[in-house]
Amino acid sequence: MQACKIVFVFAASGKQILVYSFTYYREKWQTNCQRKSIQNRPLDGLQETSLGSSPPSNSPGEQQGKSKVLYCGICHSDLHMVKNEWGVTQYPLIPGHEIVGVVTEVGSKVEKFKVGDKVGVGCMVGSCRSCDSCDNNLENYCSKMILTYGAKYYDGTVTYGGYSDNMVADEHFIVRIPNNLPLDAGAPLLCAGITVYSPLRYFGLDKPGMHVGIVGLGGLGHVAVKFARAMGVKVTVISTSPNKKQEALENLGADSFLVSRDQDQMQAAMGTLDGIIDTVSAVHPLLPLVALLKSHGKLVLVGAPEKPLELPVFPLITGRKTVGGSCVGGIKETQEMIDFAAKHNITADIEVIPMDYVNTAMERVLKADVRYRFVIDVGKTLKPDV
Ligand SMILES: NC(=O)c1ccc[n+]([C@@H]2O[C@H](COP(=O)([O-])OP(=O)(O)OC[C@H]3O[C@@H](n4cnc5c(N)ncnc54)[C@H](O)[C@@H]3O)[C@@H](O)[C@H]2O)c1
Ligand SMILES: [Zn+2]
Ligand SMILES: [Zn+2]
Repeated sequence: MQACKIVFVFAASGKQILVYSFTYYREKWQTNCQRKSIQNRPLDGLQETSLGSSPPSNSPGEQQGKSKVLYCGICHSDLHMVKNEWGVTQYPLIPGHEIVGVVTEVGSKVEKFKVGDKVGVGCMVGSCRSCDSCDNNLENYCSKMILTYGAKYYDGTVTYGGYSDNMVADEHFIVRIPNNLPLDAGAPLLCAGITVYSPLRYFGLDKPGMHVGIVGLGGLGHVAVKFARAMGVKVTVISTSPNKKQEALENLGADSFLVSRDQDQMQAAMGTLDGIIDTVSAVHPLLPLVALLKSHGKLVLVGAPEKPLELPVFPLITGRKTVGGSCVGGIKETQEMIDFAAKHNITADIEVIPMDYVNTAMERVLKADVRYRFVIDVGKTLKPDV
């Protein structure tokens, strides 16, 4: 692939800039370069902070700022989106919602951050800020929540994600990264981390001594093991891959490991779990998981397969069991999760890659051939040359 500059022109205020983007279109990644006229975005009273190196002639407005994107994780949702598996994708698409960087400029009304701060942006960059969900720090459940990429921003433009070297977001949707948290291995916490931390807390599966199952040992699953262990919870990993057992027990600190295809193991573990966080990205049977729960146990789905799952009702009724779902987490809780991770030294296990490896990385994510998250080294591999 030729050298490319990946620019996120979310709220750029320059007149004419060159926009290079790395996009997935018609089954392949393409490098585009076009000269674009960027109008000032109406800010509606929002203060904006940007992430990313400045494109030429892109000077920030008074409520805007800039910083440099350094790393972006590759979430399986990026893969669902580039393949339009959820039927909502609009091309061209610039994915990425596990973004970390360093602030290089802030607008005059930005209060939360200053130049040099290490910051992160996760799955959302906007919400209505006035509904019940927003008032309760649950912007992630706001009906007007704006996803970090592939969504319509307030002014109707499409949001672009963190496979970029330049990004702008409202400061409300930016979190602080503590100094002791490594930026590369910390990036996946912005989506994978909060997606598993939030349901552990909300569904009350965070009490020391509880026994929780984590299904699917991928990007989400492996950090779920680490968070649950740090909360004092006993963790059983449930996986289709017996070859992950040793790592799960020795490296990730899980207490036990079940191979989901092994009927004897699953039978022996029936009725032992207070709750399960299910991170599996593809269609899979729920009955064996419901069977693992104690009476009143909770199965929480966070994986988002493209097709519906079959829900067995009788085992739910007879054990008063709950099946629920959870979507990332609010900004306040995301900051709490990041601070918790920094305190307990929780980071993702990552493979750092250059941007031009992203095609191969996507193929490997599909095959679950990564331990356990790819993180794009945006800062080093993108050398702006416009
Ligand atoms: N709810 C949310 O807010 C939220 C946030 C982020 C990601 N997600 C979704 O969570 C899912 C997991 O994301 P990830 O980044 O951890 O993905 P990943 O690819 O890193 O991990 C998925 C895991 O599921 C396993 N798996 C795949 N197919 C399976 C099957 N048929 N049976 C059993 N196990 C199987 C894989 O081996 C892998 O370990 C994706 O669907 C993603 O879109 C949801
Ligand atoms: Zn994600
Ligand atoms: Zn709202």
